[in-house]
Amino acid sequence: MSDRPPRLVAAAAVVDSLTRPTVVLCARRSAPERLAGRWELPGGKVERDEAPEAALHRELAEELGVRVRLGAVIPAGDGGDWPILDGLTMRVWLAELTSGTPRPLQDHDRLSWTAPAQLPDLDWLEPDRPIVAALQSAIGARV
Ligand SMILES: Nc1nc2c([nH]c(=O)n2[C@H]2C[C@H](O)[C@@H](COP(=O)(O)OP(=O)(O)OP(=O)(O)O)O2)c(=O)[nH]1
Repeated sequence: MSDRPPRLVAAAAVVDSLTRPTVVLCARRSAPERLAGRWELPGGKVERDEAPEAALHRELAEELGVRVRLGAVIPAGDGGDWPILDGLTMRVWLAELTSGTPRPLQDHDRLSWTAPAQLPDLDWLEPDRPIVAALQSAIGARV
């Protein structure tokens, strides 16, 4: 029995192709105000009694209007999930689109397909910086 709020965020690094990725879909937050203008990976909190993958599919449909196929998880340095804002942790999957064209339907005001070399130029939420670095390595290794 627990009333604890959800602690895990499920997010996607949506790439143009899981086998030959060249760009990543980045999203700029429009809400809440304290996070507005910062870039992130689309996703959201895993609800209680919800599988993390199911939460991610739900969030990507709500936020971007797309369906995806999930690839590998990008692990943190310790092999686990990434520490992010508000005491939360985040699990990040590579993903590719299976239907829909991404649009900023909810919580975002801009989307950008960005090449790995340009990823650090975006004004990321601070905890995402090491994730972006890991993403650059993961994508670089597949190019
Ligand atoms: N989606 C996402 N959230 C991130 C990233 N980096 C990071 O620190 N966060 C933080 C910001 C928020 O504190 C939290 C995600 O909350 P959210 O507002 O996207 O979750 P949600 O859609 O489920 O929203 P809600 O139910 O709380 O309204 O994780 C990231 O790259 N993507």
